Amino acid sequence: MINLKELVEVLEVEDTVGNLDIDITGIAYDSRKIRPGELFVAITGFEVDGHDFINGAIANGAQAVLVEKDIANKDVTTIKVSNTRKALARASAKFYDYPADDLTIIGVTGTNGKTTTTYLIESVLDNLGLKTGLIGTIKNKVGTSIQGASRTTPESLDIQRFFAQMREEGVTHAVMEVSSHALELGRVLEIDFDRQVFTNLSQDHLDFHQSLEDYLNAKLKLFTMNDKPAIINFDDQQADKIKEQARGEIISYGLEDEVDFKARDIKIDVKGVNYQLITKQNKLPVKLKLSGKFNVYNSLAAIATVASLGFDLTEIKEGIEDICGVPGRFQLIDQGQDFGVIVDYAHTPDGMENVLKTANEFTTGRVIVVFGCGGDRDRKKRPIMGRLGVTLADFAIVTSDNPRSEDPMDIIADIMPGINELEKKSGEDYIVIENRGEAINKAVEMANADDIILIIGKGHETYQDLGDKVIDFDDSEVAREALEYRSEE
Ligand SMILES: CC(=O)N[C@H]1[C@@H](OP(=O)(O)OP(=O)(O)OC[C@H]2O[C@@H](n3ccc(=O)[nH]c3=O)[C@H](O)[C@@H]2O)O[C@H](CO)[C@@H](O)[C@@H]1O[C@H](C)C(=O)N[C@@H](C)C(=O)N[C@H](CCC(=O)O)C(=O)O
Ligand SMILES: Nc1ncnc2c1ncn2[C@@H]1O[C@H](COP(=O)(O)OP(=O)(O)OP(=O)(O)O)[C@@H](O)[C@H]1O
Ligand SMILES: N[C@H](CCC[C@H](N)C(=O)O)C(=O)O
Ligand SMILES: [Mg+2]
Repeated sequence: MINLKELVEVLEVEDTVGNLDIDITGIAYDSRKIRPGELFVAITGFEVDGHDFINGAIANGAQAVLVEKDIANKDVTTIKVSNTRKALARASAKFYDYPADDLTIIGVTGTNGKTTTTYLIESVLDNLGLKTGLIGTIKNKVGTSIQGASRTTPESLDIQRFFAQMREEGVTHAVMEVSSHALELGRVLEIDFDRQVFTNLSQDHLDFHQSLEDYLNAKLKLFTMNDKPAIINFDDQQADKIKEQARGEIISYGLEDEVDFKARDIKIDVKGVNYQLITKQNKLPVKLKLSGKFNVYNSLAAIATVASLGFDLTEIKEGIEDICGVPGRFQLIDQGQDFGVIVDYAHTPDGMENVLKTANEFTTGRVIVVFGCGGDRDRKKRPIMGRLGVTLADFAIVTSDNPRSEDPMDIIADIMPGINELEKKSGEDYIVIENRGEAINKAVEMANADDIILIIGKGHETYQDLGDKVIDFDDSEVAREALEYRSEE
């Protein structure tokens, strides 16, 4: 509960109507979630306009509204600001009494590797005996409770509520994924990140950002918010731009340059990676139970971040070696079959290239890839992923991945130019099976000894979004069933 007058003090108010000396019991940005006594924040959306739902919010008991447009309804206390998304972040932080100030907060951004890196950091901190929180694509861990995640970075109000719950439960360290959408839409305003981590930048989300440059500029925002240390992948092409913008100490990691945290003598197999970790003071062998060169980067980012907080490197190493995997990230499905099956969340050209190259490195048989592209998302990546599918795998099965409001065959039609330009033959190099379950079954049915099947794009997801309905669907479960069926034949 907070007095509205006090809440309004943190906003740049343009105009107010009605009594401000009232107590607000909560805040909501969705009229359908308003409870009596709350403040409704109207957001001008991409789909609809929150200002159109003010009457609904009032009917549900809103006693005040925060707007960025002039509205006709004067029956309720109204506060006008220039940008309600930003005001929502400010009001939420104030409402929950700035919980972020009592937590050490680590923000991880980049096109790929955010979920993996946050999981690694969180596990290492847990292993050190600290009480941690986690916000990201797979789950939100707020103290003892786990809450399902619908987006990578939640809305500002929800983040602040999670932080408040964490503080209440005695959490000291919160690790969170920070998406470019979140940076662009002000979801992480008012968070004074203690560490800012950059994994990499490659093509994605060109449906939302105008260009790759705009996408990079959104990511850069994380590094200009304060002057706390930034942990940067120096091998990434955009590292210089991040370095230029970062206002605090720079801690570097990578394989190539003179960096603070470096990996040497990398040995990769299907179950994991071994490497020598080299820092200015130390040289330690690391045995990671996660496979792929990209996970060397993710682990370096995690080690550098936790070390920068002052923890002992040997203990950090032990923590990182204990981690058995991240759900849906290069996850092996092993039912004793004589070929490999891997479920992975690669859904960008760069992610796809990485996992396919990794699979190629340790298979003596064929690589069979099952993939599609998400509907209502970046269309430009579709032909690129098509080309990668047929060039980096021996056989590609093109299928659906969350078609959302689009016709699945239209999405596949966008993938095909990347395949056709290489004059690949249907049946020989690839096939199209729109139904994802059938596509996975086909891959399992056709695999020979020593082949590797890579089922990519959905990782941990347990649903398929078909637009008019969302059905239960889990790549790893479908693969297990297909393997069982094959073994009974
Ligand atoms: C493009 C984008 O990020 N959109 C987000 C944005 O939606 P929007 O502004 O278009 O909202 P809208 O649906 O037009 O509605 C406008 C307002 O009216 C409200 N409303 C709506 C209906 C109603 O009856 N009453 C009502 O009050 C809505 O709650 C909203 O506040 O604000 C909404 C409220 O916070 C988000 O739910 C929505 O996320 C949508 C679902 C989404 O799919 N976002 C994805 C693209 C996303 O954010 N992805 C990133 C990146 C992941 C990655 O890195 O790979 C992520 O962080 O997850
Ligand atoms: N450091 C990395 N560099 C390139 N590709 C990576 C890296 N880490 C993971 N990947 C690939 O990208 C996929 C997604 O990884 P992860 O979930 O960790 O990324 P993310 O940034 O959280 O993605 P999202 O934006 O969808 O939340 C993995 O399944 C793997 O195929
Ligand atoms: N965070 C990403 C996840 C994509 C996962 C893929 N399965 C899809 O649905 O496109 C996005 O929302 O663009
Ligand atoms: Mg993620």
